[in-house]
Amino acid sequence: MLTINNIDKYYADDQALSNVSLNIPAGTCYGLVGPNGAGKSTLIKIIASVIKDFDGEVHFSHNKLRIGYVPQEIALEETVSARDNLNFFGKLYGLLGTALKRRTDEVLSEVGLTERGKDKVQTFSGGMKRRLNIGCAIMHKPNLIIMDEPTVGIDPQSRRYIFQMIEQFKQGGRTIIYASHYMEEIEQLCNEAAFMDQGKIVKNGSIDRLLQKHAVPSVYVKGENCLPEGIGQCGSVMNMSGGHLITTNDPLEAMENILTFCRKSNLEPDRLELVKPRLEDVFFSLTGSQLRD
Ligand SMILES: Nc1ncnc2c1ncn2[C@@H]1O[C@H](COP(=O)(O)OP(=O)(O)OP(=O)(O)O)[C@@H](O)[C@H]1O
Repeated sequence: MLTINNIDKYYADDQALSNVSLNIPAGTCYGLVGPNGAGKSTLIKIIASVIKDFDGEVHFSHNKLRIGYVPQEIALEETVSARDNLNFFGKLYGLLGTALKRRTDEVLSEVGLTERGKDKVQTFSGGMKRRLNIGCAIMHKPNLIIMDEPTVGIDPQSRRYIFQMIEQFKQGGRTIIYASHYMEEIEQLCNEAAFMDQGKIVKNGSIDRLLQKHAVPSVYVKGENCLPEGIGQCGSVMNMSGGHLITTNDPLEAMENILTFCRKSNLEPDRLELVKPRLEDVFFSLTGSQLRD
């Protein structure tokens, strides 16, 4: 669907992107993840042709490409209704008359705002505005939907609603590029991702593979005296929430050691569980950094 080759982007003398190359296959939900200032929005604006002055190339392989761009900043006219906002974007994409009305009704329903269609946007909650912001970007039924932090500052219900919308987009075979600094969102929604940090792609690939290759699982045990003395041989041990986290390449061995020890000592742990690695762990193991603000 999309190939990006060797992109460099400067704002005056400051380099925002450095030698960024990516391949985004059709039908994937592709995450761009990284801390504030990593360069996600800049890359997204380049893909959406909002930024045109950059070095490198962006090549689309789809012959009937329709891009829907959901900007990070809400791009709505607050003094008019939701319906008027959708109509405006629909007309920009060439919709008129009954086709425009039909599509506006469909999109109002898709974003869960049918009942509020005639109300002014300035009366909407943050989550409703975010949903309408997405609605404006899908009036022309795009096959590539680019979303820049679409869940910033919203309530859990709207966030869940947006996730359901994205699942629908995926089922419809659309390609999605989803930028966020919330790694758990990327992990939940996307099948591939690129980690960005300080204008560079640190690592990219399938999420399952990134997790398998770069994150180490852990075992968490909580309970008085439940930690065998020799457990340090299995991996590194850290105090956590009143218990211990053992980060190890062989979590089953660590669990077995703890269980055997507890049985022999007639102890019962309050908690003993396998902690699956998270995308956040992969990012930290690759960048060796905490999230920068
Ligand atoms: N219009 C601009 N003028 C000057 N510098 C900019 C501009 N837009 C972004 N930058 C800088 O470029 C770098 C990358 O910013 P960008 O917004 O692309 O990152 P991001 O990963 O999307 O971060 P955020 O999550 O905060 O939006 C940052 O150092 C930022 O300050």
